[in-house]
Amino acid sequence: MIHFYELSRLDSAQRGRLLRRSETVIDDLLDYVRPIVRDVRDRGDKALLEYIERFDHVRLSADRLRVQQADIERAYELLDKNVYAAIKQAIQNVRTFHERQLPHEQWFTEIAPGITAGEKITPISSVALYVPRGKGAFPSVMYMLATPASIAKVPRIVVTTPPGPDGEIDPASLVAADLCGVHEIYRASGAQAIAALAYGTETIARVHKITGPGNPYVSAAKRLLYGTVDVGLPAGPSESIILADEHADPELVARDLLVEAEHGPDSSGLLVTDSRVLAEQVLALLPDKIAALPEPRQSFCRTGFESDKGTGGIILTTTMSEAVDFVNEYAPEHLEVQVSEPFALLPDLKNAAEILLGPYTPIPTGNFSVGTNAILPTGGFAHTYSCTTVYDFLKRTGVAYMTQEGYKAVSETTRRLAEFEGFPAHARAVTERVIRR
Ligand SMILES: NC(=O)c1ccc[n+]([C@@H]2O[C@H](COP(=O)([O-])OP(=O)(O)OC[C@H]3O[C@@H](n4cnc5c(N)ncnc54)[C@H](O)[C@@H]3O)[C@@H](O)[C@H]2O)c1
Ligand SMILES: N[C@H](CO)Cc1c[nH]c[nH+]1
Ligand SMILES: [Zn+2]
Repeated sequence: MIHFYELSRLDSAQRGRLLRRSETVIDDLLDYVRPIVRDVRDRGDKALLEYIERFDHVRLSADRLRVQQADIERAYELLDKNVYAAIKQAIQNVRTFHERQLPHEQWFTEIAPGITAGEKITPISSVALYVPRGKGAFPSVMYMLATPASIAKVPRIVVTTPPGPDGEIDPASLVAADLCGVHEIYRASGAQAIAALAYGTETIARVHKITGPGNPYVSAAKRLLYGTVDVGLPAGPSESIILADEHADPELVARDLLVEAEHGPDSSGLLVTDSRVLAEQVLALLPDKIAALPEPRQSFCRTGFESDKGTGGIILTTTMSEAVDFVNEYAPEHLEVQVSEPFALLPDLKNAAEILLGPYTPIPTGNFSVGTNAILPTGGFAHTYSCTTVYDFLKRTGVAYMTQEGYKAVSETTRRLAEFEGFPAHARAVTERVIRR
C-alpha cells in the first residue's frame, strides 16, 4: 500500500520521521564510518585501496588511482555521440546560468568622507568534487559541480569518483570533467575518498574544500570531517515534493513523483496537495507505474512509497495554505509546483533548494538541462543552505582603507567601544595615533 497521510491526522512521530527522512540513516552510520576515516588518515593510500577493494570489489594499485590523459582520450572514443551532444548542450545551459552569478573581483564604497570599504573576491585554492557512482553513473553531477568551479577559476579542481566493476570511471563522467576543465581525477569512492581528500595521502594531496552529493556513507564521513576540511552543503539522498492543486494532471504528477524516488531506498518523493480527487487519482496510478520500472529502481520506489522505513507518499491537506506551510517546514531539495497559478504562489514558498514551476518544468529538466544547479541541500537543510553556485567556490574578504580624516572620524568611537569591552590594547592602538613616517 502506498503511504497516504492526511496532514491533520499525522501524529508527531510520523511527522518527525518525514521531516528528518534520510538524516536518521546518516546519524546511525557515524560510528560505522569513523574507523574508516581514521584508518585512511593514519595509513593513507594503503587504507584507501583496501576499502575500495572491500566496498567496490575492485583491486587497484596506487599508481592506478589517478586518471591519465590516455584514459580521457579513450573515454571520448567510447562515449555514444548522442550522449556527448546531450552533455554539451546541458553544459552550455548550466554555464550560461552560472556565469550570471559571477560577482566583480572587487568592489569599494565610500562609507563616510575618508573611509573606503569593500570586498575582494578570491577563488578557493583547491576544491574536490565528489561525483557518486554506486547506483548509477552521474556525468550530470560532474558538470553541475565542475562548471561553477571553473567559472570561479578555482586553480586546483580535483574529482574523486568510484571505479566501476572493471576498475574504470564511466566515460561520460570523464568527458564531462574534461569539457569543464577539471585538473585531477582519482578513482576513489565513498567515505574513504572523503577522508583521503581531507587528510591527503601519498597520491592525493589534501584539498581545502570538498563538495558534491553522496550516499549516507559519504554524508556521514563529511559530517565527521567537519572542522578538518570545509565539507560544503549537505547533499545526501535525493528527495522531492510535488505541490499540486486540483488543476494538475494526475498522470504527470504520478510520473514526476517517481523521479527522485527511483534514486535509492533512502530517497523520498512526496505529493502534497489540497485536492482529495487528485490525491486519489495519483494513488490509483502509482502501483502500475512503479511496477513498470526495471530493477533495482522498482524496489527503490517500493521501499520509499510502501515500506515502514520509506519516507515517500501522498499527503493531503485541507487547504493550499496548509500545504505551503508543510512544504516550508519540510524544506525539500526539489520542489515542483503544479498549481493553476504557480508564479502567484512563489512569494509564499520560502524553504526549498530548487523550485520548478508549471507542468513543462519537470524535475529531470532541473536535474540535467534547464541550467539551474541540481546539487542541492537535502534533509531539511534548505532552511539555511542554498543551491550550489559559483559562490561555493569563492570567498569574500572585507577590505578597508582610511585617510587621516576618516580615521579621526571613527577613532573616538573605536576607543570607547574597546574600553567598554575591556580591551586596553585595542583602545591604546587608537589613542593619540600619530603617523611618524
Ligand atoms: N543532493 C544531491 O544534489 C544529489 C545529487 C545526485 C545524487 N544524490 C544522491 O547521491 C547518492 C549517490 O549514492 P550512490 O550509492 O549512487 O553513490 P556513492 O558514490 O555516493 O556511494 C557509493 C560508494 O559507497 C560505498 N559503499 C557502498 N556500500 C558500503 C558499505 N556497506 N560500507 C561502506 N561504504 C560503502 C562504496 O565505496 C561505493 O563506491 C544517492 O543517495 C543519490 O540520491 C544526491
Ligand atoms: N536528482 C539528483 C539531485 O538530487 C540529480 C540527478 C542526476 N541524475 C539524476 N538525478
Ligand atoms: Zn534525480
